[in-house]
Amino acid sequence: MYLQGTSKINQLGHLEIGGVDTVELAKQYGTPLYVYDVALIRERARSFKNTFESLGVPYQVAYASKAFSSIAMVQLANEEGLSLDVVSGGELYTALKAGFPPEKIHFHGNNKSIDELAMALEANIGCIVIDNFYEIDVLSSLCRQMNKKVAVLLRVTPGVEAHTHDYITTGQEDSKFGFDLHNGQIEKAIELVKNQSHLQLLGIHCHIGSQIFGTEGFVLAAGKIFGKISIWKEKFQFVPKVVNLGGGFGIRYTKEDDPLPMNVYVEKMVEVVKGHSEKLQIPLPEIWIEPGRSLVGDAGTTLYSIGSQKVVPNIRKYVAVDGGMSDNIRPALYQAKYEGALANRMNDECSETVSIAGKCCESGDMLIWDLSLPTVKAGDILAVFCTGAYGYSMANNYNRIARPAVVFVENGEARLVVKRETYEDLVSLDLPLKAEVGQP
Ligand SMILES: Cc1ncc(COP(=O)(O)O)c(C=O)c1O
Ligand SMILES: N[C@@H](CCCC[NH3+])C(=O)O
Repeated sequence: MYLQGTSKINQLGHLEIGGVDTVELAKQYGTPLYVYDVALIRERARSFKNTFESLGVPYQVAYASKAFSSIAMVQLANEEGLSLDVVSGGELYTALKAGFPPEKIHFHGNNKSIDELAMALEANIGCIVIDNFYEIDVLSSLCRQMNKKVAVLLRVTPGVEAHTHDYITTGQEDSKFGFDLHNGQIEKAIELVKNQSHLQLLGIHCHIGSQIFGTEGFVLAAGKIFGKISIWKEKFQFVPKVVNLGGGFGIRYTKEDDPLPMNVYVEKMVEVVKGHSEKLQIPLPEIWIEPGRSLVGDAGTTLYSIGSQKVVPNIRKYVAVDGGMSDNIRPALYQAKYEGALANRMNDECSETVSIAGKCCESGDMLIWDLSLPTVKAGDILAVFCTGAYGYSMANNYNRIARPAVVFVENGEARLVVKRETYEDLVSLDLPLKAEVGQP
């Protein structure tokens, strides 16, 4: 077992995170419970920023809030001096509600609605990452109606296949995202945007995928973008002031994963962007990145209570927990792998191999196959590591299971930052079939 950040085993043999005993957290807040190691999030944020600072280049590190969006999380990103990437009215609303500086918000998405774009313009956010021709139309007419100007990036699909799960690659040509870089689409988009006085074309964005371990994909993508700049300069007098190379930096979920330290990605990107800019004799653009998973992924741990068990003789033992695909859909969706341990018996010898099942009505609701644990009994607390990204944010109410609470821990203190959903919350939007007497 590999403990990250401030996680350690305390004198009671319990898992401790941020100086707080997780067994006590489970007692106090109930399970399932998402626990975030705040110091580790800060460390990750600083590591990205310090690398850019030490290289002395203009940059922005935007936290991709789709990985985990909540008011406290957005405030933490702000405390650490990050910018923010949002992809929906809901994420934008959360950011504004959290008091995040609008000028540091970047709005993404392949089908932003008119209302969402109007909300972004109303809030005077920093920039909109335009994804397609329809959006150019909608945004420019909204800007005219609202008498607003806005900075924009154009998202391109550079035709780079990142080596990751098919559903989480985004940079390949056959993708729903962005303007194709090679078939003339991006040139048409540049021309259209340049002709709109309400849109200020800042630069180019690309994002090649997620959970990527090497730097090659980023180098290739940057190369393809810079390969077009002399044409754009000559045809449209357009030289990007910003090149956003997206997020996607891989993290360690299990011992099979061997991620690069985050500074390596940044150093490579800076080297490549500098090299291309010098060759083209253009001013060095600002380099923007937008990590999600690599900021919050390994800082999150989910605590579950163990309940029932089922032995299938000569095949396996299923051990069920009080959550599952409702709080972590990644194993079911991407065959994602996780590690886990008994938080209340961290020093006990592993004596059996079990498979961790969720409680949803789906055979595919399995969190971990073949996990070595001490002999498990009902009431034990299972900690599943590295659930900080795309766990809570992809949680759902399948089977009308209430979403867990979220707790931040730091320096020996725990703070509830998202309340557990109640049954009442679950029915709060429902309306009866028939109006009750006296009601409309
Ligand atoms: C446009 C964009 N930016 C940033 C991210 C964040 O990716 P990750 O969480 O892998 O860093 C994503 C998700 O893949 C994305 O689609
Ligand atoms: N949600 C995905 C990654 C896609 C992120 C957004 N483009 C995951 O859990 O790995």
